[in-house]
Order: sequence, then C-alpha cells, then structure tokens
Amino acid sequence: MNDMNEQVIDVNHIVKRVATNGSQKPLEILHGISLQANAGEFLSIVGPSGAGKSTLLSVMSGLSKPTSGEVHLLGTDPYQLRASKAAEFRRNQVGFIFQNYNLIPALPAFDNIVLPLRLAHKKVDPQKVETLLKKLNFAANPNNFVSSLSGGEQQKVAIARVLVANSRIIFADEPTGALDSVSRQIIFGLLRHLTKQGICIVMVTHDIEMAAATDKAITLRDGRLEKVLNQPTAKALFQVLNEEGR
Ligand SMILES: Nc1ncnc2c1ncn2[C@@H]1O[C@H](COP(=O)(O)OP(=O)(O)OP(=O)(O)O)[C@@H](O)[C@H]1O
Repeated sequence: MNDMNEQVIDVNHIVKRVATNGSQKPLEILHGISLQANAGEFLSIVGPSGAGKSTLLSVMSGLSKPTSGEVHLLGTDPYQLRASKAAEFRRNQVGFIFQNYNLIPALPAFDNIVLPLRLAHKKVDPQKVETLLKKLNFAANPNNFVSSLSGGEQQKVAIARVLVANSRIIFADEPTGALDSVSRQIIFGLLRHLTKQGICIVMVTHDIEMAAATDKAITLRDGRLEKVLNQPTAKALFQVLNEEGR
C-alpha cells in the first residue's frame, strides 16, 4: 500500500518557451507554475482553450523539458536521466493517456495494451486484459489493428494500457474526450478506483462535472496558475472559469 501522504509530484517555477517560425522572440507559454501532488490524489487541470494545460501536462510528466524550473516525479528529475533510464522510468512508474500517444497502429489492440508489460518483462495475463476491456465496454475485437479502430476505441486501448501497467502516477489529457457519457462514467470510475489504491492522477479536462469529482482542481489562465480549488464543486469551477479579463 502506498503512503497517501507521500508527495509524488513536485513542480516548481515552471517556465516554458517555444521557438516560433518567423519570429526571433520565443513564445512564453507557461510563466512560472508550481504545484505538488500526493499519492492517491486526483487532480484536474482546467481552463480556457490555449491556457497552456496540455503544455503543462507534457512538462510535468517528463515529456517536454521546461525552459526553467524543476520537475520531480517520485523524487526523480526525469530530465536529468539518460535517455534509456528516462524510458525505463516512464515505463515503470508513469502512465500516459494522451490522444494518439504512442499507440502503434500496425499492432493489434491487445498487443498495444500489453506492450509496456512485455518491455518490462512482466507477466501478461490475457484474462485480466479481457476483463478490463469488458469493463471498458470495448466493442471491437482486441485482435484488430489499432489503425482500424474508431477514435473512441483507440482511446479505450490507451486507457486499458495504463490500467494494466501499475504506474504510480498517471497523466491524462482529455482521457474521455472522444467518448460517450456512459463510457466517460465508467472510465472516471476506474480512474477513481486507482486513486484509492494510492495512484496519483493528473487529468486535463474541459468537462467541469468531471473536474468537480476530482480532489483538487487547478485552473490555468494565460499560462498562469489562477486558482487551486480543493474538493471543487461545479459551481465554484464555473465561477472561476467565467471570470474574465484578469
Ligand atoms: N510548440 C508550440 N509552438 C508554438 N505555440 C505553441 C506550441 N505549443 C503550444 N503553443 C501555444 O501555446 C498555447 C497553449 O497551448 P496548450 O495546447 O498548452 O493549451 P491548452 O490549454 O491545452 O488548450 P486546449 O484546451 O485548446 O487544448 C496555445 O496558444 C498554443 O497555440
């Protein structure tokens, strides 16, 4: 059992600038963001389109190096690791539910789901995968190539892959974006179940009702952290998101 008071994410003063075509000056997308999260916490990141949510998620999950500032996941700075160690760290400790992230189109859904287990030389239990896919209401054949699946089914493959991998932190970018409301509820329930086992989840979402069911909502605006709402309500979130011009 994980210690629920253990801090598993520590992000300090993150600044992210990107080079842009045609302009000498890099564009600053994140202007100094700090946040922390503990084992078992379910965080949501919300905010208007273009506020920097996906960029923040990439930086804090170890996929995109910040221009300045520090990221620690489970006490490790992923940007200090050599490439092979970084890949191993991601595979063993961190799960990603990003749209189209690293699904291999020319492999069957099943093989995609168990790939991280195979790479880590862990045991693959086909029964467990089948049960999980049933729970997820996965309608297609798991032997079908990912490239032949609908967007929603591909999203379920990405979710199943994370759910079988036993990651300690899960980063999810609009994990239910392409899904119907029944699937949304099922997936939220599965993610919530993981947090009860001590897994920390950070989810970017536009779905205010879903954000309201997380433990902590972080609102971003124009690359800045605007508010941290503990035990957020939909009403409080709407209020923050509808306040403009600051
Ligand atoms: N590599 C890049 N080069 C130039 N601009 C970028 C780059 N990445 C992001 N941006 C810009 O930075 C801003 C923040 O983007 P980001 O995708 O993080 O926002 P978001 O809050 O996730 O938006 P959405 O809700 O629409 O997905 C946007 O204006 C985007 O166009």
